[in-house]
Amino acid sequence: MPHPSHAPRTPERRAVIVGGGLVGSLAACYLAKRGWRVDLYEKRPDSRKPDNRDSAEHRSINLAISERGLSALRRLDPALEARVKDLVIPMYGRMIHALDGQQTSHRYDVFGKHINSIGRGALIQLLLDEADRCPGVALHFGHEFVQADFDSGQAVFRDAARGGEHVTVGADLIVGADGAFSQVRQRMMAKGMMNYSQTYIEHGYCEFSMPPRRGDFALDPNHLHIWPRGSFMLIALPNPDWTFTCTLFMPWDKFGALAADGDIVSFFRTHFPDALQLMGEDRVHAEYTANPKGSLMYLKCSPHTHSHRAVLLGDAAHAMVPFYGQGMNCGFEDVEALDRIMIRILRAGGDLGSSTAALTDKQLRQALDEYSAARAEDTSAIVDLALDNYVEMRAKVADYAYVTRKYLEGLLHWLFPRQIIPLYTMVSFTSIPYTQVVARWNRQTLWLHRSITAAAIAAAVGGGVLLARLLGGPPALLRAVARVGARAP
Ligand SMILES: NC(=O)C1=CN([C@@H]2O[C@H](COP(=O)(O)OP(=O)(O)OC[C@H]3O[C@@H](n4cnc5c(N)ncnc54)[C@H](OP(=O)(O)O)[C@@H]3O)[C@@H](O)[C@H]2O)C=CC1
Ligand SMILES: Nc1ccccc1C(=O)C[C@H](N)C(=O)O
Repeated sequence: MPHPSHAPRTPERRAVIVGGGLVGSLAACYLAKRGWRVDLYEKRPDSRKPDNRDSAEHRSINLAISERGLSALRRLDPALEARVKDLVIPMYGRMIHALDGQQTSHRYDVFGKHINSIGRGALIQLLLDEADRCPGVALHFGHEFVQADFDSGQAVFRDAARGGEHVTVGADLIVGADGAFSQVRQRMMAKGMMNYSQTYIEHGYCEFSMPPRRGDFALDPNHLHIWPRGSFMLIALPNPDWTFTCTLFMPWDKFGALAADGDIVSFFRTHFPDALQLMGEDRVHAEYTANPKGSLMYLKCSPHTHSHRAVLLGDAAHAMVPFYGQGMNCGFEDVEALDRIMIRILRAGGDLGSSTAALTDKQLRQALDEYSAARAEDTSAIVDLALDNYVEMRAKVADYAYVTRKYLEGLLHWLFPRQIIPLYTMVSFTSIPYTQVVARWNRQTLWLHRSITAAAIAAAVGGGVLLARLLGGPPALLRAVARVGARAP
């Protein structure tokens, strides 16, 4: 048996993560757990320090964490998932607000599964603290990524504390978790072949708040509230301090019309009178004037990797519109998916440990190739679904045909929980890959249409047989039909 000091040691592998947002900080925890030395570089100062809590919260549409996000936290550490769950407010369904103030609850799931409202600020703080505690992780705030040479594994950062001095660091793996306007992605695009598309939608958003009422929530806190008005909508998600964050999503030309000759208070009076009463006219006016109007875009790119050295995670690879509440969930799932692939390749190579830092360069390249092959398609699917969900939220939820279908699907899911699963349930409450979700949904829709057609034909035939019997036989039925036909204009 070799002396411990002569035992083969896992070579120290170094990962550089660009971006200390939700996805970057979770990726740091994962890689550190798997034996990597991790340096995380974030452009902003440390948001956990009171002096640095800026207005970022104001551009933050509420997050809704659901199964995919929770699963990634659970795999890292079940205690972390539990701590995140302490911060959330469960939302069991949508509460639809009609123009006359009537509220109707549409539950998300027949078995009571729910999504969870969570503040971005509290979650990022928790994840950064978690990363800070991991042995082998160093957090560097005020460092902006400038450029990288992926072949030699060198990344260059501008250090704000040293007057913008450049710092060059070497890494075996460079992780771009630097958000929708990723500089790492730009660099990868300049260096290799990458398909890329980016689209701004014709709608923007503005955030408002709804204060507590008599020391409690002004509306039911266990629902996501929607005021669907066809081409635009107001939504409200609960916060732990008994307030709601409300967001108005609307076409830019409507914002433009309001700026030209409108008045936001009379706009609310016309379209959201009950919300206006709870928010207060002065608050609506003040917040509309003060808060920025945000734009909404989505992007896709492929591959998500460069050689065996760089990978994009989260919004850097697939920013989406916020309407499915899946942006963060999908980003967390990226981290889990990469970890699963790395562990599988490690084990297939005969290494039964769990240090993915032990992957050879060849294995790392294989892991990144497999990751990109699966994930680029999956994330493209959720980017499209998120866009569709806007139409569902602002218009379809008020449509009888849509509501009937939802009830029918809910009933079928309750009767056959494994065979028939509604789209929303597959996306929010399972980890079925998004591409499979779409394929399965298309199959279910086809069968649902076929079943409805078959049921309609069976009902018509059955009704005919019954009528024929009542009238005394098929000839009598045919004579009755002919008489009705003759009388028709
Ligand atoms: N509700 C909202 O408004 C937002 C929600 N999110 C949610 O978070 C999810 C995951 O986001 P994630 O992928 O982590 O992306 P994020 O945008 O949250 O995080 C990326 C981080 O990287 C920083 N960064 C950007 N460029 C550089 C650079 N050149 N060098 C170093 N750091 C840089 C960003 O700073 P900076 O922010 O200054 O660019 C930001 O702190 C999203 O899908 C969405 O659900 C994310 C952003 C906004
Ligand atoms: N977090 C959000 C932020 C903005 C817009 C929607 C959401 C949602 O979560 C919507 C939810 N998934 C729904 O379909 O009702």
